[in-house]
Amino acid sequence: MAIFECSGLTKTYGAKKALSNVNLSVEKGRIIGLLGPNGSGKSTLLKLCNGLLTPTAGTLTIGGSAPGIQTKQIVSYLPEHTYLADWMKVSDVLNFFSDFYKDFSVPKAEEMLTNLKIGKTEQLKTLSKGTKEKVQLILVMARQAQLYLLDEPIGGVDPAARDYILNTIIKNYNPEASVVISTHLIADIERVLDDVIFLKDGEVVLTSSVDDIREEKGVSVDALFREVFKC
Ligand SMILES: Nc1ncnc2c1ncn2[C@@H]1O[C@H](COP(=O)(O)OP(=O)(O)OP(=O)(O)O)[C@@H](O)[C@H]1O
Repeated sequence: MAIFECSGLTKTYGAKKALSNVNLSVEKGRIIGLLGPNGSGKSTLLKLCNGLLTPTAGTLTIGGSAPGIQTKQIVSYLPEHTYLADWMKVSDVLNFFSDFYKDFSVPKAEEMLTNLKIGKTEQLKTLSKGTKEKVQLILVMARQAQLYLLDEPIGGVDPAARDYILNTIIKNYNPEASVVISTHLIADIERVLDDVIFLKDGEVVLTSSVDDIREEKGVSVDALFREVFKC
């Protein structure tokens, strides 16, 4: 059964069409790269999935329901911008998440913090931008969700931490769950992907498994992306 489906999904901001007639189906147990140039509609799609925006036209379901209170319990979302209050300590945000989400695992979050050498007593405002991003991703990945929506999760972090984070994503997630990752860092991330979705000017121009791209086209996802989106 699909964990996420949309049909005829369209979103306009005033006269600007950010997504146009998007039809997608995401199966359980897949890691999917949501790829496209700047302004192609990736964040808009993830915000629609999370109920932060409402569609202009079309339908969208997660686990069979429209985005709402019910779907928030099964979706773990990493937004493109940080939303945590700066005065909080790392331990405060752990408590906050643990109060808010029944599926949040404090030991799992603590293990990831230790591995990335982030102290629980540190205040968010004293952390570097990349470290703050790591904390946010740890919070999102420490939930036992059915669908993880990660909007550019590794953009701000150094290459060594990227590897740890990607390995964490693979290791941590339950095989019944799916992960959608929007990113420009395709070469870094493609080893963990099962499938890709290419978006261009708000339209889906390709959906494929990564194996098919490698076997049938004989190229990497990164190389295919550069070919499809050549400026
Ligand atoms: N609040 C808004 N008001 C008006 N236009 C918007 C708004 N948010 C996004 N857009 C426009 O919608 C289009 C899609 O934007 P979106 O942020 O979804 O793209 P993206 O693929 O995530 O881009 P990037 O890779 O740069 O983050 C862009 O043309 C953008 O300018």
